[in-house]
Amino acid sequence: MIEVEALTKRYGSTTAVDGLTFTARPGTVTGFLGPNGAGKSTTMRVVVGLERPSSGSATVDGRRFADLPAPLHAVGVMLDARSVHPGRTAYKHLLAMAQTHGIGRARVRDVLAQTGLEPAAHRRAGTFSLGMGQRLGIAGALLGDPATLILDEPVNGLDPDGVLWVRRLVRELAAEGRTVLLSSHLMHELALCADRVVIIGRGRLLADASVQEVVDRSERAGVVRVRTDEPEPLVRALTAAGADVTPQDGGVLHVRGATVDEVGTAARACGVAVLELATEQGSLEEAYLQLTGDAVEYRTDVTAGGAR
Ligand SMILES: Nc1ncnc2c1ncn2[C@@H]1O[C@H](COP(=O)(O)OP(=O)(O)OP(=O)(O)O)[C@@H](O)[C@H]1O
Repeated sequence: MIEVEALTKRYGSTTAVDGLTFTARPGTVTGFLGPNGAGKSTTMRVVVGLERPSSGSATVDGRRFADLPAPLHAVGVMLDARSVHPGRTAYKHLLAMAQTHGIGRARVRDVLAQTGLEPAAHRRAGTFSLGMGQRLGIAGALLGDPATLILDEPVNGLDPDGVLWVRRLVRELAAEGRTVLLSSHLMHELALCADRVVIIGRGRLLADASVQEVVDRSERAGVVRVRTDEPEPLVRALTAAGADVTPQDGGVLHVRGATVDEVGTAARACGVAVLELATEQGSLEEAYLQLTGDAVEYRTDVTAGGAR
């Protein structure tokens, strides 16, 4: 379990993390999200003892990282998959890590197999593709069979097969009762593999909730979309019934404050043909963009296609 409590980290005049509190629990994949510069890496670096907090605390299983008797067994970490000596083979890299923690060769072979790196075990890490480097980083995190895993952008650079593999792996690790904290900018992927999400912006907590709760906060969630050949009578009927109706192009209406059944029944009552009728689903990406709108460091205005 990871507990971050009123954590603040300053670098000179920059406040990278600002009074952040959240818990990543066992048996759960917690997605850690935020725009560039939000303070995710800094938080993770404090958790694993690479930075000291300016105030507040971060603990793993109730202890500061520095006080853990066997850190590699308590928490497996992949913060930067490129931090491997390029001249070392995958096997030698993992063996060196293992030997400093009294871990045997058999476990090195296990994690090479688990991460699909067996065929490349004796190749120098410097020759690895981005995806293979990610797998090696994950192998290192798994080496101590830890109860907690912290993975920074684990799917970065992986092909679709690799992305699927990470998704299954983190689900399995959580199903075994482990705590998994992972950051990613790939919202669709996080929506598929995380149970909860912690979203931060400018070092502060913006949301700490289940994926579904966050998705439900997106503006589109729960809106009824109806397309009809004659929108005007339906707009009048729904408005009179107290619904909030926003006409769109092509005879489409977005209706808030009425159910699909109520909209369908109202359409029949005013004799218009319903060509489409559904409740809109929100998405994690949409909810994330709405939550972090004020917290992005750099924004590119995309006008083509109307996207923001
Ligand atoms: N060693 C450092 N010295 C000074 N400022 C730092 C240092 N490390 C991070 N920062 C600043 O702290 C803020 C948070 O950075 P951090 O890398 O934690 O964000 P992040 O959420 O991980 O971003 P990204 O998604 O781009 O990786 C940024 O403004 C960054 O410039």
